[in-house]
Formats: sequence, C-alpha cells, structure tokens
Amino acid sequence: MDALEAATRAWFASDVEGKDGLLVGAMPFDRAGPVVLVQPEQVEWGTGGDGALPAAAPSGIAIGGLSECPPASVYADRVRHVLHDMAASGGALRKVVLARGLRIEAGAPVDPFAIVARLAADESVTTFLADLAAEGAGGATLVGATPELLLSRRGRTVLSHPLAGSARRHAGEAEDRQAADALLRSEKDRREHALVVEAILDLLAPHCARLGTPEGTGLRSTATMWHLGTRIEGELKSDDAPSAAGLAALLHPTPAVGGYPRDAALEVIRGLEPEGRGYYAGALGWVDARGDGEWHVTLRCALVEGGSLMLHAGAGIVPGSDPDAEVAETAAKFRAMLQALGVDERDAVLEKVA
Ligand SMILES: C=C(O[C@H]1C=CC=C(C(=O)O)[C@@H]1O)C(=O)O
Repeated sequence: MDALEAATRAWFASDVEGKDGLLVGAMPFDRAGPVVLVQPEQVEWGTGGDGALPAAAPSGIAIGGLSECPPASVYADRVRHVLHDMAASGGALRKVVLARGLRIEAGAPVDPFAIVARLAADESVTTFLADLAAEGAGGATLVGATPELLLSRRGRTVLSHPLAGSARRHAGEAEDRQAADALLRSEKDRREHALVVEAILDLLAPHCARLGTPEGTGLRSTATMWHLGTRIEGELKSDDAPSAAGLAALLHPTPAVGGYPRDAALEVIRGLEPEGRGYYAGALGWVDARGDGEWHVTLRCALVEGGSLMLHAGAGIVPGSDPDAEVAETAAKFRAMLQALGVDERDAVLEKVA
C-alpha cells in the first residue's frame, strides 16, 4: 500500500476527534519527499464564484528582481540533451517532461490570498493555496491555478482528466482558433498526449470493472493556454479499492509531469534538474473516510515566501520536439501566474520571458 494511502487510512481508523471529516494534503513531485497532510478546522463547499475568496485584489506587485532558473538557453540545452538520450535509447525512452523556474523578488511581502483571488478570475481552472509550513515542510505557501485533474473518486466512480500537448492562446479570434486547430492536428502533440492516457489507463485498469475514454481526445482551454485533454472515466471493482488519495499516489507522477517509461524519465529529470521541483508538478487534494476525494496536479503555481516567489513551468519532450519551441511553451505557461501578479503583458519584464 502506498505511504499516502497508509497514512490516511491509519488516520481515519484512529481515535482522533473529527476523523469523520476529511484530510487535505499535498504531495511533492519527488515521491520520496515529505507529504503534507492536514485536518482542516473548517470545510466549506462551493466554487470560487460563491464569494469564498476576497473579491478585490491589489492591482499588482512591484518587481524588484527576476531571474530565470536556469536561463532559457540552458533549458534549451537540456532539451537537446534529452533528445540525444532518446535517440541513444533506441526508442525506449519516449517522453521526458523538463521544467524550468522563474524567481521573482517583490519589494515587499506578497499576500498569497490576493494572488489566488486574481487566479480565480479564470473559471476554467482549479485554484489552490496550501500552507506548506503545516508539517514542517518549510515556511512557504504554494498558490496556483491548475487545469489538470489527476484523480477524483466518488463512491466507485473514478475520473481523471490528463492534459498534455499545448499551444499559447492569442488575443485575436482567428489566430487563437488557428493555434487550437494546429494543436489538434499536431502528430507530435498527440503522441506526447497519448502516452499520458495510456499510462493512466494501465495503472487504473487492475482496480476497475469498467474504464474508458468515452469522449476521446479533445481541446481544453484556460485563459492563457490550449491543451489536448482526455477525460478518463472508470467504475471501481469494489468499495475496498484504494481511496482517492491512494489512487492519486498510484498515478503520480504521470507522464504529463514525469515521462515514459516513468523510472527512466525520472532518472533523466533528476540528472538534468538539480535544483528540484518541490511541490510544483506534485498533487494536491482531499480524501474522506469513505475514500472519496479529488486530487489535482499542482501546475501554474508559485511558491511564496515573504516577498520571494518561485514559479515553475514544464513541457513534454518527445522525439521531434524543438528546443526553442519548448522554451516558448514554458514561457507561455508562466503567463497565468504573471498576469495574476499584475504584471501587464506589455511590460518589458513579461516580454522577456513570455
Ligand atoms: C508541466 C506542465 O504542464 C503539463 C500539463 C499540460 C500540458 C503539458 C505539456 O504540453 O507539456 C504538460 O504535460 C506545466 O504547466 O508546467
């Protein structure tokens, strides 16, 4: 049994007061890293539009410094390195997701609640804010808005909605539509996407009486990006199947953030990203005593520590990927957070990276 599943089951089996409620948690990208699990004092169900978040957010932060970690040219070199590894593997290594960071120093402490309020303006994404200090995982807050559902379980029904394959959105309608159509037709992006769907189907299949992708692969949009997405629906064989947390831990990291085959890709990532990912490209969600729950992939997020913010974005590399296009794709994925920070798109700071 996975450690997250074991920890949550032990907690619900214990004598703790309020154990009939739910646990919320965050898994880092690295499975060996510390999982944060918290019993919330209060749970309110609703959507961002229900007024749960402050309606008014500040107009933007002053940026004192901005550094790419690593610089775009180094990231492009890493992409070339991966393409070389793939060729040398004779086709065995099929996908590696490479990420890069963007460090922003604001002149003053930044309020994560204000960021999440701005992110919530995009109703196509799930916003989150996690206090990582809770279990001694550092005095920082992870805040973001993810478009990707890793796993939800309600009773015996399971859902996953993996995304992979991306294009930047455009202000002009015709150009935006063109970008979406090109993504839908792109053989490289479909290949990159199919590996994620196959991996999730393979891992869920032993637990499911029924499993499929009834709608096939289609387009999924956020305010700033187009993605290829596939809704996966399944019916668990029994009530004793792993909980939502256990199934999320089983799937994580999918090839949407790791690669394929998983272990080989993770080894390449460890070698090429010595700076680590922390809770970016991990998973965040909740689970209750029945095993129901919902876990999302922690994308389009920033780690906020006082006035210092660390953003991450990644892109799937497959044979045929173009290093400069992957740099541009990761830059485009920073836009959601940069806009939430109030950095105007015409701002020179944003132009430099996105
Ligand atoms: C790894 C990220 O995105 C994933 C989700 C959607 C599309 C992706 C892609 O096209 O590479 C990534 O798999 C990220 O946003 O940092």
